[in-house]
Amino acid sequence: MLIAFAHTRHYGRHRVHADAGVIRLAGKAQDAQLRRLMARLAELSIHHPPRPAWQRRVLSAFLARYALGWRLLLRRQPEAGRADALLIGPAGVFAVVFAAETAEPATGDRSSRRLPPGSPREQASVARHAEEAMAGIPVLGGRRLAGAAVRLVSIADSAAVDPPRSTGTLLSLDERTLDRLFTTDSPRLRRAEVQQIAEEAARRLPDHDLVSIVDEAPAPESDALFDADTAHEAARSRAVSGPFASWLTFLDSRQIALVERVYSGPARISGPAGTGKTVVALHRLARLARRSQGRLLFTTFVASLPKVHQRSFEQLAPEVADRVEFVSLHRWARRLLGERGRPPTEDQSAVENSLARAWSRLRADGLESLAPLGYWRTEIDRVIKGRGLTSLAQYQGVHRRGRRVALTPDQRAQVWALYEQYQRNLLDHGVHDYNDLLSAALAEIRRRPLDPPYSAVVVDEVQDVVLLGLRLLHALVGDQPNGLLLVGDGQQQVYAGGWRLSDAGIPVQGRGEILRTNYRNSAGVVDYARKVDAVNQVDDLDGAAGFALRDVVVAHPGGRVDHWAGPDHDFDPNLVAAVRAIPIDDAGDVAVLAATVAETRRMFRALADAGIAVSHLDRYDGTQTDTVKVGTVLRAKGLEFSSVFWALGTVGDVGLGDQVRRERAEQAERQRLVAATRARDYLWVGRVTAGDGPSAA
Ligand SMILES: Nc1ncnc2c1ncn2[C@@H]1O[C@H](COP(=O)(O)OP(=O)(O)OP(=O)(O)O)[C@@H](O)[C@H]1O
Repeated sequence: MLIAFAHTRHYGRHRVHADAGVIRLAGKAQDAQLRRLMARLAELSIHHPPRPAWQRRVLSAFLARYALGWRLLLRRQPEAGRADALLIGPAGVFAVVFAAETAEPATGDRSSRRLPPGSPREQASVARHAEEAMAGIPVLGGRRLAGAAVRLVSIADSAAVDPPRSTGTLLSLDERTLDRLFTTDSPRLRRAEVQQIAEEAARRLPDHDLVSIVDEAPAPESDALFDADTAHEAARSRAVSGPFASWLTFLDSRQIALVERVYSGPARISGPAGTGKTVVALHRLARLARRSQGRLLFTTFVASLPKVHQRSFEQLAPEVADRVEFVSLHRWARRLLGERGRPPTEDQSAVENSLARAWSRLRADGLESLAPLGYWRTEIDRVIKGRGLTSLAQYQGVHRRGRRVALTPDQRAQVWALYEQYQRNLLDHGVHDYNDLLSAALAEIRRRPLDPPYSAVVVDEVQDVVLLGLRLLHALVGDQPNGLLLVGDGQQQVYAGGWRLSDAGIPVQGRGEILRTNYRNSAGVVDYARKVDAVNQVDDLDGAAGFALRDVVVAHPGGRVDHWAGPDHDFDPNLVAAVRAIPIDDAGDVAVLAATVAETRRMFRALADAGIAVSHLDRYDGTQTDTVKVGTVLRAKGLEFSSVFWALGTVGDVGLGDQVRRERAEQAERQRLVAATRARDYLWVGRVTAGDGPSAA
C-alpha cells in the first residue's frame, strides 16, 4: 500500500507523498489498515488539523468504499458556511458537514469560527457554496453536473445524546446510520463519471485534497445495462449517456443555464415534447427551495400529473420536498376555498344537466345547425368562462383562438344567451363548475392574499390552463423575481380557445426561453411525430413563431414504430398480440392510449379479457407497477413510457359542418402528437379502416 501526501514521508511500511494537493493511498485497501492510516493521516498531516476520533472513523468509512467507486475531497481548514468534505460516488454527490464543533481553527481567527452546527443559515450557505462549486462540471456526452444533484449531509458524533434528525435542507446521519449514504436502488453516477467529477472538483477547489487509493484490482462496473452486445440500440444509447434517471444528476449546458438564471419577473420555458422542460422546472424548484425558507408550488391543469412529478422531485431534492406543494390547479383552488370557509359545491352530473337544460331551451335559435352541444360546451368553458368574460360586449370583441366556426355578432349573442341560461341553471342547482372554482379562488386571493405567500410558482403544461387559471397563479406571486415560471409547448395544446400570455397581463418579454434537444424519444419515434400535422401550427404562447418538434436535435438513436390498419373486428386481437409481444418484465412501462374514454374502455376490456394485467392511467401516480396503463391521451400528458400503443380513432364527424370537422381534425392531430411523443422507444399505431373503430364499445 502506498499513501501519497504533501511531501513524501514514511509511515511504517507505507510511503506517503503529496502531489498538487492530491493524496494517494495505494495498494490493497483493508478496512482495519485504512482506519489506522486515516488516523495517522489526520495526526500527521501538515495540511489538516487534528480531527476527533469519530470524524476519523467516518472518513475511514468513506475511504473504505474507494474500491466501490467513492471519492473523497477533504477541506484542509474548516470554514464557516462551507462543507468539510465532498463525497462523490454511485449514489450521487454529497457536501458533508461534521455536525459538531471540529478542532479549533488553527488561526483562532474569529472569521473562521463556525455558526452553530445545523443552523438554517449555515445549511443554506453550505448548500449554496457546494452547489456553485460543483454545478456544470462536464462529463462525457456533453452533459454537466446539475447543482441540485449536490446534496447536503450532516454527520454527527453517534455518542451525542440525541440521534440526528433530517430536517429542512439537511440529511442528518451519524456513524450508525452512515450506510444510508451509500445504498441506492438506482445508481446516479457511473464509475468514470465519479472520477471525472472528483478530478474536476479538485481543480476547482484548491483548498481541498482529493484522497485517492490506487487499487490494483478495481471492482468491475456491475451494470449489465451497459453491455454493448446485449442492449438494444436506443436503450444502449441511454445507458451510455448515463444511468437511470440521469436527469436527476446531469443536465446539458443550456438546461443548466435555465436552472440558474435569475429572472427579474415572470418567465416562460417552451420547447417541443421531451426537451426537458419539466426537468428544468424541477431543478429550478430545488435550487429556489434551497435558497428560500417559504413554500413553493408546482401545478398543472392535468389532475394526475403533479403526483408523478412529486415522486421525481422527492428523488431529486428530498431535503426540501416537504416545502414544495405538487397539486393540480383545481385541487389547489378547492383547498383554498375550503380553508377560507367557502367550499364549492361540485356535482358533475348537475353541471351537465344545467347545460343540457339550457341547450334544450335555446338550441332552436340556430346554434344547433352550426355545431353540436359539445362544441358550445368548449366555447363556454374555454372562451367565455375560461377567459373570465363578464359581458356580451367583451365576448363580442374577443378573438376566439383556435375556434374554427366563425360567428356573426348575432350568433355570439345566441351563445351568450346559452351561457347565461347555463349560469342560471347552475345557480338553481346550487353547484359550481371548474371555472367557478378558479374565479372564486381568484376573488379570494384578491380579497386576501396568501400569508405567507409562495416564494415561487411553477405551472407545467401551461398551454392547457385556462386564462382565468393563469391570472389566479399570477396573482399568487405577481411579478416578483423568480416568482412565476410558465412551462409549456403550444404544439401540444389539446383544447381550442387558447390565449396569449399578454391576454393574461403576464409580462415575459426578455424572459422567454426555448429548449431544443429531445432526450425522451428515440429517433424512430421522433421521425413519426415530425410528420404529424400539428407540427406546422405552433407559436411560443405569445404570438411569435414557436420552435417545432420537426426541428429538434434528437439525443437517442434507434426506436421503432409499427403500424396496423384493418377492419374493426380485427382491432382487438391485433392490439392484444402487439402488447403481448412486449417482454412481461417491461409491462409496467407500457401505455395504451386513445382519444376518447369509450375507446379506452374497449381496449381495457380487450386486454383484461386476454389475461393481460391492466390498470387505469388516471390512477397512475408514478408508483412502479407491473400493469399496462390504459387511458386517454389527456391523462398521458407530461408522462412517458417505454412503449406506447395508440389507437387512431375514427373521427365520428358524419353530418358536421366543415369548420367543426376542421377544428376536430386539428385537435386530433395535436392529440396524435402528444400520444406519439409519450413513447421512448416503441410506438404502435392502430387504425381501423372499416367499421366503427375502437370507439364502438
Ligand atoms: N439533460 C438530460 N439528460 C438526460 N435525460 C434528460 C435530460 N433532460 C431531459 N431528459 C429526459 O427527457 C425526458 C423528457 O423530459 P421532460 O419530461 O422534462 O420533457 P418535457 O419537455 O417536459 O416534455 P413534454 O412537453 O412532452 O411533457 C425525461 O425522461 C428526462 O429523463
